[in-house]
Amino acid sequence: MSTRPRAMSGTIPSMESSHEELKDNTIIIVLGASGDLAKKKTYPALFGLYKNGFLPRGVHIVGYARTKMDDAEYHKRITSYIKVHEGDAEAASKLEEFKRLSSYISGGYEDSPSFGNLNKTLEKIESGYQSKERHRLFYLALPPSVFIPVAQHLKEQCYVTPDVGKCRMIVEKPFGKDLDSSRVLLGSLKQHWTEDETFRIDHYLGKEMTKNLLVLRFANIAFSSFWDKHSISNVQITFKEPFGTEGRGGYFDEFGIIRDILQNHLLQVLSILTMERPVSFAAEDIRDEKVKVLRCIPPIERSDTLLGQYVAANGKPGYLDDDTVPHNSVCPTYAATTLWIHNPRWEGVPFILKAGKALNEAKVEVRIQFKDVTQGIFKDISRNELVIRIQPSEAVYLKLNTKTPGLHTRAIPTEMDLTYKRRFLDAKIPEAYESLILDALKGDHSNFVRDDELDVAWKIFTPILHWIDGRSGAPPKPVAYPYGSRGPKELDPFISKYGYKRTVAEYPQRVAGHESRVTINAVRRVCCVVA
Ligand SMILES: NC(=O)C1=CN([C@@H]2O[C@H](COP(=O)(O)OP(=O)(O)OC[C@H]3O[C@@H](n4cnc5c(N)ncnc54)[C@H](OP(=O)(O)O)[C@@H]3O)[C@@H](O)[C@H]2O)C=CC1
Ligand SMILES: O=C1O[C@H](COP(=O)(O)O)[C@@H](O)[C@H](O)[C@H]1O
Repeated sequence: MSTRPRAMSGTIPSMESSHEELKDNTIIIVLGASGDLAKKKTYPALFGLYKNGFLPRGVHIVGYARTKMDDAEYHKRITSYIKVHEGDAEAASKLEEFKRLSSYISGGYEDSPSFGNLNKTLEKIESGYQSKERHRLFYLALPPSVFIPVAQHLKEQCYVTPDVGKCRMIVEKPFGKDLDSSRVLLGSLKQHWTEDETFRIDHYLGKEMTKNLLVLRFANIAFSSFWDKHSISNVQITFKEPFGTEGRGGYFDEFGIIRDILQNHLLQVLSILTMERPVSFAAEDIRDEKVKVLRCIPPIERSDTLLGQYVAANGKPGYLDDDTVPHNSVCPTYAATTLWIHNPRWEGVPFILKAGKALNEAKVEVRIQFKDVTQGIFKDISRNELVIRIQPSEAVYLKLNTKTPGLHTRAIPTEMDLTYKRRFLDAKIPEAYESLILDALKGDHSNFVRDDELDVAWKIFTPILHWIDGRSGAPPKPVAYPYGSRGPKELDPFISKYGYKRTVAEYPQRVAGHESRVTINAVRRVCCVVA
């Protein structure tokens, strides 16, 4: 798309409005500070925010976990995934400051006295504040087995009352394993923390392109007029990872790819893609619309499901070769499921959610395929497709037909291309976790999962999950696919069953001075005839 960003851009007032933002006198407490998530995501995100001046003035960060370690070991661990380019003196000095404001205390998750100790540490920091005001943001980077005791102890031992400040709690998935367990978990957490104080992370809601969906859909009249069953044939939302579950087999085998990716990340993307226009950008208005559309989706049918498990290939191990995985496991590492939305906008349009580990590439995208144009003047003309690439290399591109340049009258599929790194040259795309932690500090719930959203998401997936878990007889056996492939060989027939027609654009293109990749004869083969 060739428009240049204008000097004056459109404003989205309520998206930027400030909520009850934690500004001064704030401590961020990371529980599970010794773990993988904290090391790989939470601390790098906190540093990213700190470096760019987005954390509250005078912020302190306190790590808490069972592991005993001194501050030096803690600092080494939490900075191991933080990248500072050589020669970037400013970032290096910010990193030293970041270490100075980060301290660690060890303690258990189930015993109350440990949380008493944590509270003393927090009070000691707060005793240096100039005013009575104090705020605490608790980040639970913990396994779900300890969510409930930790939430309870935090409330009993480490909670500051509203007259002096605010306490907020960020919780990470998994939020249960099915509808019943999710309700039990939510109910237990709600005994101690209100919905307003709770921020349930689905980090796909913090990704730039997921956030862009609202703007793409509702700020472009050109898009809104074709966003329904009259123009759209089918939609695919795809997650592909080029590595397996090595090292996480124990966790993964208990959950499987549907709980890991589809029930949360891909369904969140689907809900924003298909919801009606919210009354405003206020969190509850957006989440009301998401819940409404999700409630129109019935539980997934077994016949609308394809399950796979990767096997050894190309020198890479199969899923079952992992020692932490039971040798006869039928846990799916690949799933494609088709969802149907029974409302006037979407009746009859298949939404195919597909996700897999150990595939041929890393890619997350939404692919909206439009219906055929009326035949007659054209023969075998390609369908339009709108692709929203969430990662890597954020992009929006529209595949459309154009006349081949020259004296012949032929049509050829090509793309209108908004690839971010080419279009927004100096833009820094924030990490999802940076964006979400900042939202929690601001008290903005728009990009967090509300309790009723979670409930309806589990209703859609629970029957199929119980079938896969073997609760209603023998579990289905996933089909094998080789490590590094596109997925099960049954995938393409599965997708075409729902009307997807693949087109390949082969017109010789000159990109950044490179020569064409096919000859004009090849073009003749793929061009359609204009009668
Ligand atoms: N950022 C970007 O990626 C941009 C790309 N483009 C260009 O647009 C053009 C078209 O893009 P696009 O449609 O995304 O590309 P592809 O043709 O690669 O992908 C289209 C669809 O076909 C499927 N597919 C891929 N390989 C096979 C296969 N061997 N057999 C059957 N199905 C297959 C993919 O499924 P699956 O993913 O499940 O394998 C995907 O759903 C390309 O030339 C690309 O370079 C333009 C702008 C930006
Ligand atoms: O939640 C999860 O997401 C990651 C993928 O996240 P991304 O931001 O790298 O796309 C996935 O690897 C993991 O299995 C899952 O638990």
